[in-house]
Amino acid sequence: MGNVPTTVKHCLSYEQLIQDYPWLRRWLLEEKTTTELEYPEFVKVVEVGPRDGLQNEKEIVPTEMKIQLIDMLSQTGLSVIEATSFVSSKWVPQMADHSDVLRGIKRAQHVQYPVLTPNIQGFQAAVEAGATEVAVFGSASETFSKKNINCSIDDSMLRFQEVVSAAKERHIPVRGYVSCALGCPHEGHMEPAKVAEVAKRLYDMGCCEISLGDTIGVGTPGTMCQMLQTVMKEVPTKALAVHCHDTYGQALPNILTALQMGVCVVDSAVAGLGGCPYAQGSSGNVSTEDVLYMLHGMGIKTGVNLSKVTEVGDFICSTLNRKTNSKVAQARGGTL
Ligand SMILES: CC(C)(COP(=O)([O-])OP(=O)([O-])OC[C@H]1O[C@@H](n2cnc3c(N)ncnc32)[C@H](O)[C@@H]1OP(=O)([O-])[O-])[C@@H](O)C(=O)NCCC(=O)NCCSC(=O)C[C@@](C)(O)CC(=O)[O-]
Repeated sequence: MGNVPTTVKHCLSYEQLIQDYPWLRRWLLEEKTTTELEYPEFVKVVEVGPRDGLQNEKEIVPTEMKIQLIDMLSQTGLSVIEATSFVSSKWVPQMADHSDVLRGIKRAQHVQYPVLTPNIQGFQAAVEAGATEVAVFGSASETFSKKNINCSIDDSMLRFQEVVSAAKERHIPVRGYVSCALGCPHEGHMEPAKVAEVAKRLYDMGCCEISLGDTIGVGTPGTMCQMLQTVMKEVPTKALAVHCHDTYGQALPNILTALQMGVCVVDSAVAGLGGCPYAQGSSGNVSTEDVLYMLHGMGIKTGVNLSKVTEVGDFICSTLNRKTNSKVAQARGGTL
């Protein structure tokens, strides 16, 4: 009951108070929305730097560097590191060494290393290389689906169903991505209902986690809230993750909005690397360093060591000869 004087609290019951003083009811409700917001105690951070971060790099990053990046990330406390993708090397040449990367890394016991598998061919190759967790990636936008994976949304669902069924037989968990959840580079505005429909199809077919991607980073807390409200009617909140790109500088506020709505899985990339090769204008993922700084500052646990992640960011930025996109790393004097 906030600032209501103690004497008043003692004299009147809550029900009596709000009955006698309608203005107080309004005030109490408003106060709750501004000062008693609930956040998760623990947030799982899904590191997508080695895959989403590197896939758009023009110069081929040597396989050993990718392995070193993942091995360093494995020592930071992260529990999920998306390692690579089993896609066509004609489409994404940077990921052509997927099998070597997956075979080359030193797996830490507590870490999962999911890989992207767009179809059964990719799934089989991934399993052969030792994958124990995979992800399929669909889109809320018909045009983006065709440009990204060369098929319609309906056809993509058939392909994903094949992957999910094969994965189920091997007890391999499958994550499902929904790209363009807050906007499409080709179709513009995305109806939340369409995002919810694709998310539900992935969840119903057996994907254990649905990651909602703001592929081109155009969302705001307003559109994030609307989209999540609609998706949450179809998919349980505990199965949702948010995947924000920072093109318009909205990634952190968008993540904060998702946390307020109960989402407790957040995707990010060390040093804010990244961008989708089939989403022109998309900038990097939100940086893991900035997400950790915000979460830890709010008292939310992640199990991840921010200083160690910043060191990994320094490593990959000097390897790629580039400036970090992480504000936190910049403030701490990381690679410039
Ligand atoms: C999906 C395909 C493969 C379809 O590609 P396609 O050309 O339609 O496939 P196809 O079945 O007609 O086969 C054509 C050729 O591809 C080969 N092929 C077929 N499948 C595979 C495979 N799995 N791995 C390797 N090779 C494959 C197949 O063997 C054949 O080889 P050829 O006979 O010509 O030598 C293609 O469109 C592709 O690779 N797309 C990749 C798209 C991609 O990686 N995009 C980036 C990731 S998504 C993303 O970044 C968004 C996300 C997830 O981060 C969330 C967000 O931010 O929104």
